[in-house]
Amino acid sequence: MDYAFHVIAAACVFFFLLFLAGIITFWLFRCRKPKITPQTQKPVSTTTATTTELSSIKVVDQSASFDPNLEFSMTELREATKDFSPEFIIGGGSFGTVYKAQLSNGVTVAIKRLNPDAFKGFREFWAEMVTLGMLHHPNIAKIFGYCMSGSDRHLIYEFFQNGSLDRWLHLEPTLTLSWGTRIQIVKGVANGLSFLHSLDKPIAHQNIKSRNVFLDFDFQAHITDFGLARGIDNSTSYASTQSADTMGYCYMPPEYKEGLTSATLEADVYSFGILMFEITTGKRPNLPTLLDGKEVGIVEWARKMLAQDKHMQMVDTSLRKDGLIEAHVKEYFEIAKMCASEVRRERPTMAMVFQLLIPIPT
Ligand SMILES: Nc1ncnc2c1ncn2[C@@H]1O[C@H](COP(=O)(O)OP(=O)(O)OP(=O)(O)O)[C@@H](O)[C@H]1O
Repeated sequence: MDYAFHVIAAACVFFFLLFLAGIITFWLFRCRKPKITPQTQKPVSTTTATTTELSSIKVVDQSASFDPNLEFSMTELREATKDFSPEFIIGGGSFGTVYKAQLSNGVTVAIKRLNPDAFKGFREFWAEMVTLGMLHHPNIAKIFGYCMSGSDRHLIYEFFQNGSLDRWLHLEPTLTLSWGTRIQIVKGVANGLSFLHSLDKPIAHQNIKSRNVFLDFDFQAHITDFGLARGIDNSTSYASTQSADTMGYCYMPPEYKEGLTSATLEADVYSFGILMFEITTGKRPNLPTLLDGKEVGIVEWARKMLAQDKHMQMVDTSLRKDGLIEAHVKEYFEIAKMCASEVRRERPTMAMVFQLLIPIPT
């Protein structure tokens, strides 16, 4: 009897302790796991939010500024663009329409209005927010803030007077860039990428191409479009079909075409190598070139031309060649070739590339 009483008492104590441990574990777990909501993700300096009840639909207007000197609201954006009138449109991409507007304080901005129904747009939106809002570098496009109204989302960027690099290289034949300006742009992109890759938590841009490089009034390069940017310190990966879709197939390294799906810094280096060839040869990387009667891609063409010491013939035909120093041209293309190596591990780091580029004068 006495023995049975002890067994029952021990069992009661045991189950009580088990119950207590369960409750403690449950609370600890709840406290540690952050709620992922826009509010907790915003790396912002100022935010405002207003809520309007429209019959049964709740519309939340939310805006945030990463610049302490600027404040936004949907009302201000609507006023600045005459309610997003077409006359303010300066371009469009896969994620929405871009408007040029002047804010009430006189600052000119580019407003990217994301397609409301694009699921990918929302992911892009937060990727750009979280990444760009935190970064400050002269070669990384500045994002001033964002405005949201219900499913309407707008990113507010620094406006770049000279538009995108691909405009200067391919879209408007009357526009040309000198050799020196091209080198300055290459150095700027290398510097920006080197900065991203050297962060405590390195960031792989994943979408380096001439459309994603913008030029300011002074032709300094600014890297933009961080929609696919990824930290590489975790196991984040994405489907290769998605990267093929958005990264620009011709800038994509061979390992991605062979099925690799994780974000890597070496992939950015490869894309940068293609960009280097594109900038000084004026060739579109997505179009084949005729070499010895055969159509080849830009990398194969460049390798064969360099093997035959034909680096001067690689330079954009629209460029004046007088004053160009052959040794610099050769050095430049050799760096591009290293970056565009088929073998991932043979590519230099962006920090090394930037150092190698420094002696080439602009
Ligand atoms: N900050 C900016 N300053 C000046 N012009 C801009 C700016 N942002 C975008 N534009 C203009 O809007 C166009 C579209 O830009 P956006 O970034 O939306 O698309 P994209 O990068 O060209 O295409 P995708 O997003 O499909 O890769 C650009 O080509 C450029 O003409």
